[in-house]
Formats: sequence, C-alpha cells, structure tokens
Amino acid sequence: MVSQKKYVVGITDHMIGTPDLEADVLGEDVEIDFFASTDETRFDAERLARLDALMVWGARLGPKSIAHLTRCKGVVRYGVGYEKIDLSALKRAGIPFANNPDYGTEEVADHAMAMILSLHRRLWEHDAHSRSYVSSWQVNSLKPLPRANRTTVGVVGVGRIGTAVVNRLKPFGYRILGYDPGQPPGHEKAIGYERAERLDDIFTRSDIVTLHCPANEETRGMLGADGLARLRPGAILVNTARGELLHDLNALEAALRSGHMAAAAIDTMEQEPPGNHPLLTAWREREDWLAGRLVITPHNAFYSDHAAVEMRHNAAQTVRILLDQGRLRNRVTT
Ligand SMILES: NC(=O)C1=CN([C@@H]2O[C@H](COP(=O)(O)OP(=O)(O)OC[C@H]3O[C@@H](n4cnc5c(N)ncnc54)[C@H](O)[C@@H]3O)[C@@H](O)[C@H]2O)C=CC1
Ligand SMILES: O=C(O)C(=O)COP(=O)(O)O
Repeated sequence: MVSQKKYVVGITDHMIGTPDLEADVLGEDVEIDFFASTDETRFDAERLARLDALMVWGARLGPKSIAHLTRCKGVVRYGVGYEKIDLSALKRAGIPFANNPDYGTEEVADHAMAMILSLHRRLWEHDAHSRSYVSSWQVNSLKPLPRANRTTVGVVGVGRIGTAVVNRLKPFGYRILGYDPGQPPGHEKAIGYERAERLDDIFTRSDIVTLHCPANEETRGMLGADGLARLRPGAILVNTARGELLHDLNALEAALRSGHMAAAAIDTMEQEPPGNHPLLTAWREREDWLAGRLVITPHNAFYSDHAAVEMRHNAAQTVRILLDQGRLRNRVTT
C-alpha cells in the first residue's frame, strides 16, 4: 500500500519507549521511522535514504550513515551536546544540524548546585563517617570546612547552564570566578561574577571547580593530569558537562588518592556506562579512602518529568518548522 504521508522523519533511539509525543507534534502527514537503536551500524541504508529529517538522541552519527541521508533536509539532536555527531560529514553532505539548547537548563544547574553544596558540606563523607564511627560521633576527624563566603567557585563556561549556576551560587554568598572566552566583555558585570582571563586562573584560585562548556577538540582533556595538578590543595570538582573534559581517570584517581583533591562529583563520563577502571572499582566497593569523596550520577542531570517532555516537544517542533518553512532553528552548522 502506498503511504498517504507527505514526510518521513527518522528517530534513531529514544529515552522513553515509543515516540508518541513526537508523533503528536509532528502531525498526521508525517510517518515516523523509529530505528530504536543507539548503534548506527544497524541503521538500514534504504531506510535512511527515505528520510526528510532525522532526530537523534543517544546514537552516534558518522560519515557512513550520513552518506545515506540523501533526501534529508536536517538532523536534529534531542540534547544540548553534540560531540557524537560528525558535523564535518554533515556539512560535506550539505545537511544542516541543530541541537536543542533550552530544555533542561534549570535541572542541570540544580544538579550541579546540589553537588557543590553536598561536597562542600561533605554530606556523603559525614554520612560514611557516622555510619562507621568508633569514638567521636559529633565533631569528627574530617578537615573543617571553609564558609561559603570564603570559598571561591570557578565556573568554566558561563553559557545557559553556567549562568544558571552563577545565579544559584550568589544567594549562598560564594565568591564566583567565571571563565568563558566566548562571552563578550561586560558579560561578567551583567551576570555578576569575576571574569577570569585564563583557564589556569580558575584552576589555581578556585576551591570548587564546576564545568559547563561543551566537549570538542579544544576542550577534550581540559582537566587532564596537568590541570588537576594545578588545582588548589583540597579542591572539589563537579562535572555535569561532558566526560571528555575529565577523561584521564588515572590522573583523577591519583589526585583523590593523594588527598590533593578533596572530592569529585561526576554526572557525565567519556564512556557510559563506565568500565572497570580501578577508581570506579574503589567507588563501587566503597573503599574507605574514597568514602563519600566520589559521587557519580548516571548522566541524568538534565532529567525531570518537565525537561523530558520539553526536550521531546522542542526537538519535534524544530523538525516541524523545518518541514513547513525550510528553516532550521537552533542551527549549529553554518
Ligand atoms: N549532564 C547533562 O544532563 C547535561 C549536560 N549538558 C552539557 O552542558 C554543556 C553546556 O550547556 P549549555 O550551558 O546549555 O550550553 P551553552 O552553549 O549555552 O554554553 C556553553 C558555554 O561554554 C562556552 N565555552 C566554549 N568553549 C569554552 C572553553 N574552551 N572554555 C570555557 N568556556 C567555553 C561557550 O562560549 C558557551 O558560553 C553542553 O555542551 C553539554 O555538554 C547539557 C545538558 C544536559
Ligand atoms: O542535552 C545534553 O547535552 C545532555 O547531556 C542530556 O543528555 P543527552 O545528551 O541527551 O544524553
């Protein structure tokens, strides 16, 4: 039977079962081809060649799949980060690409803030201590805490999420240092933080560092062994951006094991789910030396019921506008 639909939109994979909300937003003249896989090697060439647009969630998209997108007028990612999408190959194929920048800003900022406050107040360490205490219940041997207004938080990337984090830090009285070469002079005055001219200033002056910039060739390994060594003794690190920024787990383990770093909280890892690095084994087995000093959440900083709906709605709407008007909003590629 010949399809009555005017367009075909592909969806690679999805965090919540079937793409019913997308079907509502895309409308009745759109046939959805749901690949239901994050493995692009399983995407069928003939199915890719039928698509007028493609929506991607967790899948990688490389040159081989892109070469088959011969009808495609645009690729839209459900999320903000797009390090798994080969933008050069899309550009060569003449296919514009858009991300979905505004769906979960508050959630990620809340998540980072929760991590900052919890590690600063050493909640998990104190919890571990009180669970296994021997003699001193109330004031234990953990190093005393600096007050928030004596504590500098370095924010790397003061875009949407970084700005929302700055706005959350302010009422707590934290001193805020921000580094973002992409923001114009004066941004720091409008938002209310001290501008760091160099990334190294963040590393050497901050008690707590929180990462909010994208992963790309420039930022990969931003906090490698050298960067971690530049941190202040007793530093706390929060990464809700991308694991690629902090990909050297050997260096992170060494910094935590030696006590150079007090603690780290991580929502995103280069490999998800993560493998069996000794640091992760120590974390899984709750080894004493690491108790409460490494916190890992499974890349869900963005997640709330509202954000999940907004993410799907906005991404589908971006495709609908593309189909109707030939215009790709939130376009990333030139
Ligand atoms: N864990 C999670 O669930 C989520 C994580 N993310 C991650 O957070 C990142 C930031 O998201 P948004 O704030 O919405 O993006 P955004 O695009 O609004 O802000 C990113 C900022 O980083 C800056 N930047 C770029 N290169 C930099 C560098 N080398 N050093 C310092 N700053 C640099 C840019 O100028 C920009 O202001 C995303 O790229 C994504 O990887 C985003 C959403 C959810
Ligand atoms: O929007 C983002 O960039 C996020 O990190 C949210 O998770 P995702 O990338 O969609 O797996």
